[in-house]
Amino acid sequence: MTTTTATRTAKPTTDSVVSFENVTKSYGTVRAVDGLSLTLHPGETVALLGPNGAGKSSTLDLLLGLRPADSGSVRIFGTTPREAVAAGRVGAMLQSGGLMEEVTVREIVALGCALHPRPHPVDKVLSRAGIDKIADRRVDKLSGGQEQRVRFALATAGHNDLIVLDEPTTGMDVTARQSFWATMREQADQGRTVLFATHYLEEADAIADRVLVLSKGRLLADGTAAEIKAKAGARKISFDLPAAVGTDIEQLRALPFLTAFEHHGDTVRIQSRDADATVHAVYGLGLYPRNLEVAGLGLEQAFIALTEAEEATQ
Ligand SMILES: Nc1ncnc2c1ncn2[C@@H]1O[C@H](COP(=O)(O)OP(=O)(O)OP(=O)(O)O)[C@@H](O)[C@H]1O
Repeated sequence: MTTTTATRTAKPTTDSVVSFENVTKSYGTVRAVDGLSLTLHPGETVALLGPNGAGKSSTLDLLLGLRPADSGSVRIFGTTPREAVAAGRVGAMLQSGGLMEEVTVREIVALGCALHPRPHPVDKVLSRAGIDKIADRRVDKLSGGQEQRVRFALATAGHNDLIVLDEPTTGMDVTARQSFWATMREQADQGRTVLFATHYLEEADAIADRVLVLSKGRLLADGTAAEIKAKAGARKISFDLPAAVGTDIEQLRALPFLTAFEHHGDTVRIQSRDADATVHAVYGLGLYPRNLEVAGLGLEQAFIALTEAEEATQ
């Protein structure tokens, strides 16, 4: 992961790769996707974030035509998802879905290539996924991370214009993750759109040009990682307060604009919706904090702040 947030910007373009218009999907009384509208553009790498049950997998299932929407419209390259998949324009790597057993890695990858309308050479697909050395091993003898690499190979068996990945790096070791994301970056640089759902916020921060935050099937935030961090509003403040006693701590807990408070030994770490006012109030208590630092939230903290604020409004 060599790309940094500071160097990335959203890639504006008018073409639409994926378009969701007011899409809903319920399972019985559970509304998994709730009036979702969004557009993805060529060459974008987009992270889909959200707490458990937010509707990420359901959104990807709708996108791939694996489930029908109850209402609204889902289009890929202006056609239905099924048409786009049948035309070989979409590669997918899903969480579930067992791999065929009793076949070798090479055989299953060769089948994936044979079924693709615009396949890559099998050897290239194997080596790009880092499974060329285990090509003769049976699929049911693979470790979890090796299975993920096989799924990755199947998702990239041919020339796709859109690659959809549901928690793709779960179970992969550090080296596998790095080569996986380097390959995805190459795909995006060649104009392909990459959409991935993940719980690894550091991956979203490092990889994605655009971050979508889902909560309860609705789009809570949509922007670059930097914009999402800014949207969360809060900033983190830390300082040391040597020899702080119980009353000082209780006063600190009651500071204005706090959204989080932690106290370990002499060190106090807080989050505030108005850092200037909070710091001013610390001095107003007659306390003298040392090593005072004020910084923006990381993507993970911003994500927690946004989704918790949404929960609190229910
Ligand atoms: N087949 C199903 N039948 C009934 N309810 C379902 C089904 N699939 C998903 N749900 C429910 O829909 C909601 C959204 O689920 P979904 O799997 O899309 O969320 P997610 O964001 O992918 O979650 P996770 O991060 O845990 O994978 C959840 O409340 C889930 O329990």
